[in-house]
Amino acid sequence: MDVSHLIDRLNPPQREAVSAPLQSRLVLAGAGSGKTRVLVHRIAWLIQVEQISPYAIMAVTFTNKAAKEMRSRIEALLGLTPRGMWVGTFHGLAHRLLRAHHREANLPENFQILDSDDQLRLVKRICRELNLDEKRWDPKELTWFINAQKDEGLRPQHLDSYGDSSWQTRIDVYKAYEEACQRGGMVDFGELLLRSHELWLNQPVLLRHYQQRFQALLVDEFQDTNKIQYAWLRMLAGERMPVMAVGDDDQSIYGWRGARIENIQNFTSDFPGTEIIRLEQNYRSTDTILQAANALIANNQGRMGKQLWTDSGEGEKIAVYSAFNEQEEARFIVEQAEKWADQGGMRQEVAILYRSNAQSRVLEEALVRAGVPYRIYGGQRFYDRLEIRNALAYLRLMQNRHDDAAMERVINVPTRGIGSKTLETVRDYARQQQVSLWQASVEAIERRLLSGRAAGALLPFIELINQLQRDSESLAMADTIALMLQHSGLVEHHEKDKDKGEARAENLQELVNAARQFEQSWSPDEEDEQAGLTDVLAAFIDQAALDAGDAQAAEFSDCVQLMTLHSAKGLEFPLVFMAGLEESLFPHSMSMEDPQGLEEERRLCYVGITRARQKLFMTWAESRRFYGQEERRTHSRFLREIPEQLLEEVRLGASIRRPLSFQRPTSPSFAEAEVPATEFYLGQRVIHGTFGEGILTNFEGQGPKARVEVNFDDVGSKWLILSMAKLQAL
Ligand SMILES: Nc1ncnc2c1ncn2[C@@H]1O[C@H](COP(=O)(O)OP(=O)(O)OP(=O)(O)O)[C@@H](O)[C@H]1O
Ligand SMILES: [Mg+2]
Repeated sequence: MDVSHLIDRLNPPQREAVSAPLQSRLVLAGAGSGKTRVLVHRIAWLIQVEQISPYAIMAVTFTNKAAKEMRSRIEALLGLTPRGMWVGTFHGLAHRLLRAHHREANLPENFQILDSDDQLRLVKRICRELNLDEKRWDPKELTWFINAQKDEGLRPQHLDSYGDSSWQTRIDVYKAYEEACQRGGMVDFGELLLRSHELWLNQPVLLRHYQQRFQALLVDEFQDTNKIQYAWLRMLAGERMPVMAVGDDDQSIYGWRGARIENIQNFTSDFPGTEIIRLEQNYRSTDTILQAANALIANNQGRMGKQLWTDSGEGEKIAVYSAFNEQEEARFIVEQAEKWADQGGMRQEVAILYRSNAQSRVLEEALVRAGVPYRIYGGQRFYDRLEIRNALAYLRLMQNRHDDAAMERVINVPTRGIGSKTLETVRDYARQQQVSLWQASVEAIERRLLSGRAAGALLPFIELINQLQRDSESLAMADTIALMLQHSGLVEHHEKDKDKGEARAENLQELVNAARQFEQSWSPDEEDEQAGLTDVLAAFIDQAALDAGDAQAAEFSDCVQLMTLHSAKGLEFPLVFMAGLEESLFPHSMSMEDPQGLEEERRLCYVGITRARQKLFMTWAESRRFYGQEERRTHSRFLREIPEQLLEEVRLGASIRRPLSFQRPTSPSFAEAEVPATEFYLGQRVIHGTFGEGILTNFEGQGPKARVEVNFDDVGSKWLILSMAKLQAL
């Protein structure tokens, strides 16, 4: 049989890995050196040359998408579908095992998976049952504690408080949590692995079955395995199963979730006979991009050390763009992305990467405005996110009490003790009387159809919405939203989310920013003289819904890809933008002070840079709105760690020197005659008699009322009336 196609497009060390004898191998190599490619070819080799049935192969990937991709690549190499192969994430594979052996694992057949929301809710309930004061015992922190123990493979009985009472309390909560999960047939993410590990431990026959079934085990992104995942691998592999793990210590970016780089160091001793294979040629990026990545990561201590080279040519310099604010940053990125498409590139070849989810909103809006289709990978679109939908539901209800969907959505979010029985009564009443849920609630209370306790839980909600509407009558929309967030308890509610709490809270603050911008740019129909708050709000809500819908429709067409740096792991794109390279955003303020945290941020930056094949843009904004406040920013230290000769600073080029003409597109043409296009343009440096030098960042209005916003070097941002300000262009 001719198997040359399995190895002829590989370099010698890659070939060595693919065609290695059936023993364990550790492929330790930098980004873009073909690790994932080696795994794919190895699996095809095992099937075709070693004649191992696909049924006897297990491959672990980091995401479900990567699993799908791996399957289709193997299929392409083999020319047939490898049936029976187990390819998936650790969680996916463990879940599969538990479903198959729920009885042996002591779980009901229909066991449920708890997501992080459910998990926190359960921990809270337990705190109440144990009479723990939530102020002292933060349920969020307790949830973290439980998950961290599970990631380490520890049950409550493995923990010892050594007489420390606060430690003992945590252990007690963990224990009660476990019992509640067991009673309810519920399994959280950490439990999937821990439980399936114990399943094998307690059922040697079952373990032996799987050890005999699988003849090869392959693991991608090995640097990000945690302790229980590693133990799981070791147990399954036993003494004989050959394991091929591929990884890069420089790309370990999940330490905050318990991933352990030490697993790489331990691998060779735990899997006897393992040889290490190093790959040093990078096939992904230009030499410039690679050198930048190498120089950056050299700032980390205690690396295993690898040198990467490429023969793909020098390539273009890395473009660094300093925007004056996040809006301008987004505009610049969209323009450059469109330029790529205009020059014949595909939109899906373009990735926009950012550190924090909240950054996507401004980018998304710029894309929508420019009519550029996009999709968010590994995360939800801004207006689709749970917390944003909840916030919008409150706003909808304030607008229209009879919006039942909105009412259903938030009546008990945050939980206010409205039980399912109360809700049923209200729903029944609404059905019978043909009224909205809102109306039904009000009437059910008035007619005393509810118990005192139920009414006592429902009434404050009704009052909250009424009060919010009254209070908002004199407020701008953004302030209304801020008020709603404050009084509804939505921020605190979402903040408690285990993994995403911080991101969710940031997103809610972003909504306030979005509303403020929307308001500033919103112009009601001419005939609608009395356009008040409700109209802006209605327009804003519609816009949000449209944004979400639009983006969805574009999902399968040629789209620009947006994602966080974390979810970009393993992927590659011809054109990459890394946005928000600013101190305290990236590196993130949470990790900046701690040397280990900082190194993990740097690895994340290394991951970002090495996603780019041909061209990389790194952008930052001199000023950014944070929690509704304009903040001055400084560029990220990571930019300074890249040798200057690899960078080129993009100045505001001709394409973005848009002269300001101070007219609204809808206004009649006499405005043009009245106000000739001025010499000013966005991004221009100007000087003012009193405030000194600054950058022109925004404008609005027309004629004598035209105003400009200037971000002054010394006194910060100010709005000035253009005709009075006597600005001079510099
Ligand atoms: N020998 C080779 N010849 C040609 N192209 C190659 C070769 N090896 C790898 N490539 C290509 O280089 C790119 C990077 O490969 P791959 O994604 O497997 O790298 P990786 O080491 O897994 O990267 P990461 O660390 O980012 O996960 C891919 O486009 C792959 O097809
Ligand atoms: Mg890879």
